[in-house]
Amino acid sequence: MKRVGILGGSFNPAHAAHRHISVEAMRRLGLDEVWWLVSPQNPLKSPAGMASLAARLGSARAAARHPRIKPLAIESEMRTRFAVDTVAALQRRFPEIAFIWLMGADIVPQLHRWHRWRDFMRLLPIAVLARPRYMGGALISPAMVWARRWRQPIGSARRWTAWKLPAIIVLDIRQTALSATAIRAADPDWASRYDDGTIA
Ligand SMILES: Nc1ncnc2c1ncn2[C@@H]1O[C@H](COP(=O)(O)OP(=O)(O)OP(=O)(O)O)[C@@H](O)[C@H]1O
Ligand SMILES: O=C(O)c1ccc[n+]([C@@H]2O[C@H](COP(=O)([O-])O)[C@@H](O)[C@H]2O)c1
Repeated sequence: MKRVGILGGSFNPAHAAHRHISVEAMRRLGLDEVWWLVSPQNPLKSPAGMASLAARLGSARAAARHPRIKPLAIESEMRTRFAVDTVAALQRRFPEIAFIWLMGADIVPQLHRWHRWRDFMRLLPIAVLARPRYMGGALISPAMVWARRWRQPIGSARRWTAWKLPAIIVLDIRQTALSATAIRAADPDWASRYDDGTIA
């Protein structure tokens, strides 16, 4: 079975840390590919300051630079808004693929605010990638506390397709402090370099 990691994100813009965590996840979890799902609009984020999907996808194509990292705008195509619906649709569409959701540690403290988050966690395993300043908060967050009895030991990372769900693993990778927020502050016009209006 093909093994695919899903990194969902705003990618406003994409940057080298996205590539770094994807490469680390591929190595540690034994993934064939990582799909970057460039989200049309994070339901918990304000649309203000969000560049067009075309610009964000363009930045993702430029930042991926890896034959097994695939930037996709598949949520816009499938018209799904919430991760639980996106994953269910992907699993229906690609029954031959085993999926695992990848997220930086900063996402974990908000996970319990996602639409039907417990159902989401019952659909596929989750791998949390370390991020500077966020590890402490992630470990005491409501979703992590709920899921702690299903936390998987690091030694079983490559066997994730056999885990019983829900399942979560924390990958203590080398941390990088890069963020899209910092890039937007330093280069407010970044989107003009990618915004050619195409997502095809
Ligand atoms: N430096 C990083 N270390 C670990 N994970 C990261 C890092 N940057 C982004 N991620 C993860 O990549 C995914 C997509 O992130 P996103 O596109 O929101 O980038 P971001 O840099 O966090 O953006 P922003 O600063 O606008 O919040 C999320 O799971 C996020 O946790
Ligand atoms: O499903 C939800 O309710 C939900 C709420 C907030 C964020 N998400 C997803 O989380 C991923 C990370 O988003 P972001 O904006 O923090 O990069 C992205 O795939 C979003 O669609 C999903």
